[in-house]
Amino acid sequence: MSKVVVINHPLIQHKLTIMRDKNTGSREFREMVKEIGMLMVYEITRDLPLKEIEIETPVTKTKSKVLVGKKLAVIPILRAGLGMVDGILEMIPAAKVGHVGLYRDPETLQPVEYFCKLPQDVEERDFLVVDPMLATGGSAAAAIKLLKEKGAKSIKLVCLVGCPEGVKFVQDEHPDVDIFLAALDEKLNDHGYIVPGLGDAGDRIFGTK
Ligand SMILES: O=P(O)(O)OC[C@H]1O[C@H](OP(=O)(O)OP(=O)(O)O)[C@H](O)[C@@H]1O
Ligand SMILES: O=c1cc[nH]c(=O)[nH]1
Ligand SMILES: [Mg+2]
Repeated sequence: MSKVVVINHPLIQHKLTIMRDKNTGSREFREMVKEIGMLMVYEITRDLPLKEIEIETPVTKTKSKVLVGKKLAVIPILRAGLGMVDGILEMIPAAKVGHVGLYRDPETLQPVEYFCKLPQDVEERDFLVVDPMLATGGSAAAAIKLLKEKGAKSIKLVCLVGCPEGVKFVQDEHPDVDIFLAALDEKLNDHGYIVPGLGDAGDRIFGTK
């Protein structure tokens, strides 16, 4: 079974509170999504491999570590996932970015696919699927399924706010995919929204409501 990691660093909790507040406007909401994405990268990339190289400091020759240069790709689930990309790329500038377009049908809550564009060398890359919200888990599970169908072997899911229902659904569908969250909330309501949550992340990022 995959692991579920809640990265509840004080800076992340503070920024998440700003996001949850219904009086926070789109500009600040967007900044918080980006900054939390950036902070979460520290934990998510904890297992990146390193190698030792020889360098010369102003004082002496020494051995020091650098990243091995693993191929990474960030896959935002459109639209809301886009808000997390810039922060993650500031930490991992060499990562490629693919896009999966999914919206959740408001009646059935089922994900509907409308776009998919991935880097070419799918089989060689480690993927971070990113989306602020993990509600029923339908969208995340569908995006992961799509990646696997295209040949992806190594996938992590990174969301800001999740709930037990969404975590369970993704774990059942994809037991090989680790899930990273900034918060694990209480439950889903009858409309499929996370409680207490932060409302519709896409609408709040892009100011569409
Ligand atoms: O876990 P689920 O029940 O599938 O719900 C989560 C999905 O719902 C939201 O997207 P939405 O459909 O609102 O599209 P948007 O990002 O374009 O607003 C959110 O960004 C997730 O992708
Ligand atoms: O609470 C929720 C659930 C799905 N999508 C959102 O943006 N928010
Ligand atoms: Mg939305």
